[in-house]
Amino acid sequence: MSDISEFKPLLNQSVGYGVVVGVGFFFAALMLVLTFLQAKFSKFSPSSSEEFSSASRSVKPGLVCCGIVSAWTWSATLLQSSTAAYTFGISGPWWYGVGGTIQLAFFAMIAAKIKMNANGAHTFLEIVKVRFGTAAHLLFTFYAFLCILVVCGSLLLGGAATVTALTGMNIIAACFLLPIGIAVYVVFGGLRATFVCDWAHTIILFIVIYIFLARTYATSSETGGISSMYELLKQASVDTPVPGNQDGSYLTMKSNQGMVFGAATILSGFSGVFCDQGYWQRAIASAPRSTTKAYMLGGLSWFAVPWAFASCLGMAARALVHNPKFPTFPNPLSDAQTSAGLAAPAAAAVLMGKGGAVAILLVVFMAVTSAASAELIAVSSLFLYRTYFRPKATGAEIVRVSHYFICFWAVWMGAWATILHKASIDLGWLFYVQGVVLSPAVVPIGLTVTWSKLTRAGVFSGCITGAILGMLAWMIGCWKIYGVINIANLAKPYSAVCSGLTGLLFSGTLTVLVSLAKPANYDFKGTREILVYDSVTIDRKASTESVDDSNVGAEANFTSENEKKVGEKTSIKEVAVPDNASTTHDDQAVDLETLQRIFRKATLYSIALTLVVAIIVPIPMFFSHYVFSRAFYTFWTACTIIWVGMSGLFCIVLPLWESRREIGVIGRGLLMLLLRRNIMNGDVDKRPSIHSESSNA
Ligand SMILES: NC(N)=O
Repeated sequence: MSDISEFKPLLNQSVGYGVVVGVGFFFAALMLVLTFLQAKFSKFSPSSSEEFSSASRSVKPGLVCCGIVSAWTWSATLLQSSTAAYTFGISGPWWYGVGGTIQLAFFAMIAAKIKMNANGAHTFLEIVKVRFGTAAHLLFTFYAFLCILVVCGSLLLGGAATVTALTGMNIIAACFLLPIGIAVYVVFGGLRATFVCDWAHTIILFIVIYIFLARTYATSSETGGISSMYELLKQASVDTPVPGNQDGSYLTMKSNQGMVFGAATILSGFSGVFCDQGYWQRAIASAPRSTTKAYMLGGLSWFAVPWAFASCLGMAARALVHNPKFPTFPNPLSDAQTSAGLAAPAAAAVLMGKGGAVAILLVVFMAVTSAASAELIAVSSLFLYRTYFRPKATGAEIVRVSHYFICFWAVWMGAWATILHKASIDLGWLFYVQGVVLSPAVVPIGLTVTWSKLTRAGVFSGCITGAILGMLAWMIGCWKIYGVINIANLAKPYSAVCSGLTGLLFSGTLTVLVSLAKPANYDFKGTREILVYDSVTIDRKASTESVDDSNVGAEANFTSENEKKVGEKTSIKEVAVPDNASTTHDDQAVDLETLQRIFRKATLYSIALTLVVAIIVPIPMFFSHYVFSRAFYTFWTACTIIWVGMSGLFCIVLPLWESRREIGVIGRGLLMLLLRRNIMNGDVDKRPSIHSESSNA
């Protein structure tokens, strides 16, 4: 009998097409409704380019936190973390969580600095251009697009592999259809509506995680609850011991593979956050007082997603590998199936049959759509139209070109994922290689907005030398450790860590040393003077319903005529950010002293969080070679459940709570609209003319 079995699809192909196309278009319709409500009831015009790409810098912390969790929950977050748990046990989900969380914590510091030093910027590339000129701008543009390519590839390959494995849908069709529905809703909605869709995605994500937790640890007869799962995992350690783990056990943090995986994940996470415009965009989009808080909450909340999900499904896949319902029974997953991220789908299939397959399909689809929507909107803001082609482009023109570019990128994303698939590159490969190719840019990018002594020479020497040394370390490490340099070995953990660590450390050290040799004394005046493109608000009709300090007011005085006026007749209304304030909105102005305080708080928080999750918890467990007892496994599992419960609360309830007044205003506005419609059905329309209001505005 062959050692490799096909992964038997549990669902019909039509379910795959239904989810990929149907759910995508459902969100497009939802986006249309949201955009209508925004145009009708909010003071922010959806057609403004500031609004499209930066949500007018006004999003509140709960929604930004939710957006961060949503954008940072990739298919890899669910699938690769579960693969790690399946392959080398309980340390995998923990290290995956660490590898994504501490970067978000560090980015909280960067976010405070953006508000201080470049609050008018839309992209980190703009900051680079103002500070270091065109050559540095082009260098970082290369890294920004490379990052988006890697992320998009990984999202689509992970998503498409899961849809194909569970439904038998053609993988190329999945690669192309997945981004198209997403592009439709991003084009309709822009960044603010994307945030609201992120919230809807996050609800589904958490609900599905809660269902899997309940099923695995409480109600499944396959696992038999936590205690029986512990026994199954102990048996798995005897049947298939893990090389490098204490006693070959899946229930120990003493895992050499886990440690290397942790290092690779941290490296890949730093690259994924610092080089990805999506994270800068969320920092830019949030209201100044909220930015740092949002990133702190986002990091803490996100940690539980891979930790809880993979501790549950990844470990369940290992525990249930000999169950006759396992999709590749009687064989375990092959290396290719494991690397494609099929451990979690396999566990879901055993635990819940077709229902589990649908749930995993939905959750992976949500992860792909929310992260891909963030990437699409990010890539559209990176497009260099205004920088190099039409410096005087109006806001509306920028929005229009962004729409075209999003459509182009959605098709290109599908083609790119197909190319990668044909080249036998999968989710696991991209996950490890991400840190390899991007880590040399991390420190120079981070320091550009935070360090006044940084010089252009420091940036170039760090980036370029770091990249060359990183590549050399990659090849030499792969050759020395695995014997031969080939595609598969280049994406093995030790090769990736050799390269990523070399790239990050050398680029960081060189960037700092070369800068200190002849330090700059940059006052950030230039970057603080970066201008927003156009006026972001639309006039509101005076109304008793108006909420002075909220983003949502009464019915907006917004018509297609006045949209046209903003778009075509008015040249860009550039608004300089005052030196002593951090924002273009008076009601949100925050002084530099407050931002310094926020920055210090963020620094303390990131250091404390890093110490706890990367050192204080895992390292003593590693060096003590502790193998979990049944009681400790139960405690550990309880912690995952409580943490993910809290994360759900932050991401789902907090945005609702902080926007309760706006929701009330929209609700009342809709009610008024309906009532007025009913009255208008009589013969006299008492409303003032919208046109005359426009001209008064
Ligand atoms: N977003 C990540 N690293 O899963």
